Amino acid sequence: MSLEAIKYDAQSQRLTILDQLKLPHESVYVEVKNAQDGHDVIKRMVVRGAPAIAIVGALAVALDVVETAKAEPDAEKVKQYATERLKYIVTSRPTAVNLSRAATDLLSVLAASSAQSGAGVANELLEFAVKMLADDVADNKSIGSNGAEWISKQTDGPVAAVTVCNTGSLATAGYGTALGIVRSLHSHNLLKHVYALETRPYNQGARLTAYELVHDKLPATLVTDSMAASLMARFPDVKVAVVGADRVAANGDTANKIGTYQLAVLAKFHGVKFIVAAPTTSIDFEMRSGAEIVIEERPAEELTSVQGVAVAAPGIGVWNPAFDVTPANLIDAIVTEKGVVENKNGFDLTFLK
Ligand SMILES: CSC[C@H]1O[C@H](OP(=O)(O)O)[C@H](O)[C@@H]1O
Repeated sequence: MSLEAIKYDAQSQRLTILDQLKLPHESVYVEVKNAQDGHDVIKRMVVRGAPAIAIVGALAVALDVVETAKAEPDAEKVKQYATERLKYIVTSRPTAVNLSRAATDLLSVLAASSAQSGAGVANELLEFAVKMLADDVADNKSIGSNGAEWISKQTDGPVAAVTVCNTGSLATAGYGTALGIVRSLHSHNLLKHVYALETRPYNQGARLTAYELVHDKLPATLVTDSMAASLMARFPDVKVAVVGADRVAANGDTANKIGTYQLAVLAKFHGVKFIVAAPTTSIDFEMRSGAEIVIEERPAEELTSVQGVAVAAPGIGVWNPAFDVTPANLIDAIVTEKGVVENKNGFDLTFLK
């Protein structure tokens, strides 16, 4: 049974999410009833991961509108309410494109709706949001197999891989993107070992990826972010670095968890293949390059303390960007559910539209 970050019960129309702030010590699900709840759990990173926050955001708004439509029969008034809630939910976190793309798609559902009642409009939104949840798992398994196949053609036999942040079942609806590739390598006996960077300051690697790897009984080792260079220097079996994405610009520049850029520089220096894994919903075809990507800055406390315990000198200044941008020239391949795009003097992502 794989880990489920998001649970939606169609019978009761109840959405619950695994509280990732409590992992790995406690496995607690919390209910998300409306857009306000959705905004809160995304902003506080109770749920996180580009695909996961898009799905939770979409479901939260849809359920909010379903509830509102119980007291509002007028379709146009419900459409206006839904539009306002969608504009609100996208303000929760700015860097990942998935949530804003989902909101745009739901606005298109509203514009195309010919429903004559508020409930009819609401149900169309809910149907779209529920399909996102189901589609994501299938997309991730395609990413996993596409990535494992590409890696197997680049290397001679099983490899060791390094990854950063969490890109598994806890960042998606299930299976994962970059961690999906790791799972696929393992299922095809192509994984010697996986090294997970702890990913300071939120520790997605230590708290979440390690939790998934232990749960799945994969051969894995946790290392600090500062060990990445020595890891590549000391362990020649490390042939690939597989990372996720929050937003891939049209030229292939990729925003991902802070620390990804330096991993890419190290990979280039050490001749390690650097692979970005992402569903096509993470590609922003309207954004020409990574220079335009807004990088979220998180509260200083997330860096100066660990689970409430201060680890830094009081009064010290803090810079806490949640993401960085890896330039396309450091990326060997971008793996999606539709296929793998290799860097051939740059990326042509147009076939992924
Ligand atoms: C499946 S990719 C998830 C992506 O999101 C993570 O960021 P955060 O934990 O802050 O939501 C990280 O950048 C991952 O690569």
